[in-house]
Amino acid sequence: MRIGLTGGIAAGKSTVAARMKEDGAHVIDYDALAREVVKPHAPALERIAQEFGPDALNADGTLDRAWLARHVFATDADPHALERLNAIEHPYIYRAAEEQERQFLREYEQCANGRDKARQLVVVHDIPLLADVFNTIPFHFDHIVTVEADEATRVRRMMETRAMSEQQALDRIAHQASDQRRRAISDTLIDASQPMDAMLKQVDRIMAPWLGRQTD
Ligand SMILES: CC(C)(COP(=O)(O)OP(=O)(O)OC[C@H]1O[C@@H](n2cnc3c(N)ncnc32)[C@H](O)[C@@H]1O)[C@@H](O)C(=O)NCCC(=O)NCCS
Ligand SMILES: Nc1ncnc2c1ncn2[C@@H]1O[C@H](COP(=O)(O)OP(=O)(O)OP(=O)(O)O)[C@@H](O)[C@H]1O
Repeated sequence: MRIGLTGGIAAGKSTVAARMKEDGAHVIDYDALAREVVKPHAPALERIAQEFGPDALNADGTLDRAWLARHVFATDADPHALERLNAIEHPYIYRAAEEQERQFLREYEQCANGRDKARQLVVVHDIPLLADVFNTIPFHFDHIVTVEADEATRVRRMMETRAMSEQQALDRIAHQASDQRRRAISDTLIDASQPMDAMLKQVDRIMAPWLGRQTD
C-alpha cells in the first residue's frame, strides 16, 4: 500500500512521518531526497549552477541554500524562478523515490518469504508539495494524509525551529498550495495543533488497519 503524506511547511509532517515509521511503515522523505540530488557532482547541482549562475554555489562547490531560497521564495523573486528550480530537481527526486520504493519492496519480499508473512508493506511518501505536484507526480496513492496546523502556529514554529524571520516564513507559505487544495486531495486529516500525545495516538489509529493490525 502506498500512502502520500503532506502538509504545509512546519505543520508537523516530519513528526507524523517519524511516528508512522515507528508504527512499522517505510518512509520516503522527499526533503531528504531533495538534498541528495543537489550534492556536489550530482547532475541537478550542475544544472542549477547553469540556470541560476555561479552565485548559487558556495566557494566549496556545495549549494548555497540560503541564496537560492532568497531567489525563489522572496517577495521580490522572479515569479518563474521556483518553477525553474522545480523543473530541474523534481524529476531527479521522483527517480530517487522510485528506487527507494523498489528497495523497500525487495526487502519486504525477502522478509515475506520468511516468518513475517502477515505484515503489510506500507510505503509512506512524505511530500511537502504533494498538492502542488498532484497532477504530475508519477505515483498513485491509496490514501493521502494531510497534517494541518493554523498559519500562526506554523509561522511561530518556523521562527523558533528554522531561525526564519516572520517575512521568510510567510514567503515560504505563499509559495505552497493552500489548506483547501491539500484538503481536496486528502482522505485523512491529522490536526497538529492538538497536544502531541493525542496527535501521535491519532497517527497510531490511522496506521493500524493499513498495517494489518488490531486497534487497541
Ligand atoms: C530552495 C531550497 C534550496 C531551500 O532550502 P532550505 O534548506 O531553505 O529548505 P528545505 O529544503 O529544508 O525545505 C524546507 C521546506 O520548504 C518547503 N519547500 C522546499 N522546496 C519547496 C518548493 N520548491 N516549493 C514550495 N515549498 C518548498 C517545504 O515545505 C520544505 O519542507 C530547497 O528547498 C530546494 O532545493 N527546493 C526545491 C526542491 C523541492 O521541491 N523540495 C521539496 C520536496 S519535493
Ligand atoms: N501536535 C504538536 N504539538 C506541539 N508541537 C508540535 C506538534 N506537531 C509538531 N510539533 C512541533 O512543530 C515543529 C515542526 O514540526 P515538524 O518538523 O514535524 O514539521 P514539518 O511539517 O515536517 O516541517 P517542515 O515542513 O519544515 O519540514 C517541531 O518542533 C515539532 O516538534
